Amino acid sequence: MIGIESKASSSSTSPTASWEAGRRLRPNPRSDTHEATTTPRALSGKIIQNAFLAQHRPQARHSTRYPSDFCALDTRSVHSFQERRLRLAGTSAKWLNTISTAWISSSKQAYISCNAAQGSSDVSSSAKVDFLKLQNGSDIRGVAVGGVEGEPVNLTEPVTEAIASAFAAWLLNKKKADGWRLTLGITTAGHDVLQFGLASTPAMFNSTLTEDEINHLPVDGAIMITASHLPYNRNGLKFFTSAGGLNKADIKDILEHASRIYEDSSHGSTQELEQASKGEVSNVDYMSIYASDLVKAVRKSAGNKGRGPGPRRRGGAVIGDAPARQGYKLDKVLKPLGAITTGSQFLEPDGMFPNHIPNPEDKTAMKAITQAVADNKADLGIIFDTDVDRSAAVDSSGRELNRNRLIALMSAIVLEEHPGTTIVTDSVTSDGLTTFIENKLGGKHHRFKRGYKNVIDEAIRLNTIGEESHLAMETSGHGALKENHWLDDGAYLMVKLLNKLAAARILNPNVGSKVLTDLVEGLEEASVTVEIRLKIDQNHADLKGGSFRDYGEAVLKHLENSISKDEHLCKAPKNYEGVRVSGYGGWFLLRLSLHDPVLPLNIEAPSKDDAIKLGLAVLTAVSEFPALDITALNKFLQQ
Ligand SMILES: O=P(O)(O)OC[C@H]1O[C@H](O)[C@H](O)[C@@H](O)[C@@H]1O
Repeated sequence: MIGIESKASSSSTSPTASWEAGRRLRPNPRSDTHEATTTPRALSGKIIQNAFLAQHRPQARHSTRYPSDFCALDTRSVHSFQERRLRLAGTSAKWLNTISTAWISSSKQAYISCNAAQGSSDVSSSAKVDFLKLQNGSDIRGVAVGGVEGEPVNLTEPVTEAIASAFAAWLLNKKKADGWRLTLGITTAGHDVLQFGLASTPAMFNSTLTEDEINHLPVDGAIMITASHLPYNRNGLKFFTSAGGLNKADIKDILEHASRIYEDSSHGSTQELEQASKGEVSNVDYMSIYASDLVKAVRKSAGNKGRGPGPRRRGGAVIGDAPARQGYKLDKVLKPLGAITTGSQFLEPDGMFPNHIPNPEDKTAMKAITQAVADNKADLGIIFDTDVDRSAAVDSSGRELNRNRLIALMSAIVLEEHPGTTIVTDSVTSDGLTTFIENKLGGKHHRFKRGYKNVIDEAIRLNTIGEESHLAMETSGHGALKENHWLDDGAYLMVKLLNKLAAARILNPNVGSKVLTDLVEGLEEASVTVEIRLKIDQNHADLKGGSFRDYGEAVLKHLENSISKDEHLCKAPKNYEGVRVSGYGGWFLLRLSLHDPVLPLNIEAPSKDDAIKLGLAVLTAVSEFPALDITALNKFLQQ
């Protein structure tokens, strides 16, 4: 059996989506049912899904009008806030129309897709908003639901409308500048906005590549509405064109433009919004297209023979217990592949995350899927974050395949296909991983910065300067392959694993997930692995009015100086962010968080004693900075 867990839960993801690593989508007759009965079953086994079942509803649903309205834009909330669905969905409709308006005023020169829902609502606002504060690297993130102390709502409906308009304007400008081909929409006066409903982040990107005339695909731009694994009160937006995700500079442009639009509309210049009702919005079941393509991709990899790679080790074809709701059509992908999915769990999306944090880095989340694999005697468990760009797996023996281990596994697969290639990773990867990639697999490990966009961009850059790279991965479970357009797609990684299993089963029908585990044989792992996050109090007098970034840099500089005087410690010769130091058989890295006023400290060591020695070296240096909250570090050292 092949057991898989998907961890679709909170926001905008679906287990279906998670399987949709299908790239280069083609026009699709949608003959899934037919395929299910007549085409080979590439995977025979058990697939365990793990989403976030709404076992119980938290008592205190926050009912601030704005937040709940906006929340409808996030598919995780569509399900978790059932009682407000109508009102919520209205936000999306208005918002979508805002985008449409931009197209209309520009002679419908582009199509856009998004994963919002639709309904009716009438919320407006003219409150002052600092749009640039909504930037989160190459995404937009904000607070969409009130009720959390110290976290006022800043991602309101009017703010989102302004951002949507700004994206539309940005896209049209880009089309002009790049001389993009005009879309079908110009000649057919077709729909302006395609609405996909529950969808995954990678699927939204794929909609810019899918060739499907009937469904007006590809779109010119796509917007994913999700806050990924962030707490329930957050929401966010990710933007795509066929060139990939927008970068930081693009997002800044859009937010600046959105700020102006917002200001104008607050002062009565609401022409755009008045025209909005003229925009057309249509629904497309894009996830079915995507699912079907993924099935084909796995089958192709399994040899496309007249039957699957081998008989199941047990049982017959069993459908998982995923509810048949949009985006959660587990059987659309897994059933045709012959997987047994009984035992999948938490398939009902719930933005309150009643079961565990939807993040494959989270210990409780990994424990949940591991338990499900054991309880169901599954061969493999697969788990995703809410928008399916992060993933991890668990083998039949309960061995977690996440973080460094997952990178090692993916590296093994990719290096088989591309011997000697460079694997780009984030900065918190282990020394053991470097040894594994370079000595065991014969590849090159390029440890770069934290942030999925950073590693992807770096891998692309390496290729342009003649250094071949095929994989960019973060310990967070984000990962992108060159063969998949460098799309940040946790689902695609899992498909690569499934393909590996499927291929192995052609040779030996009885083979299980040990095939995967064997691939990471020899990866050295530290006994102690810890991440401690040290907060900077931005209001502390010691910042002297400066930014937390400057303060953090000063802390790092001081640490660097103090390390150089310690004979037990040695600064990493090559390092791209923060201060990375080896010593006592392990290492530590102190760096500035990508987005927060935080200095994350990662320590890996062969023993607790060694980890404490490394931690003490950091403590000595950082305790001279009173705005830094070192409570968590002290707690670790005193354990
Ligand atoms: O720098 P940190 O606060 O640890 O956050 C780092 C993380 O930030 C975001 O979530 C990015 O999407 C991730 O790619 C990155 O790993």
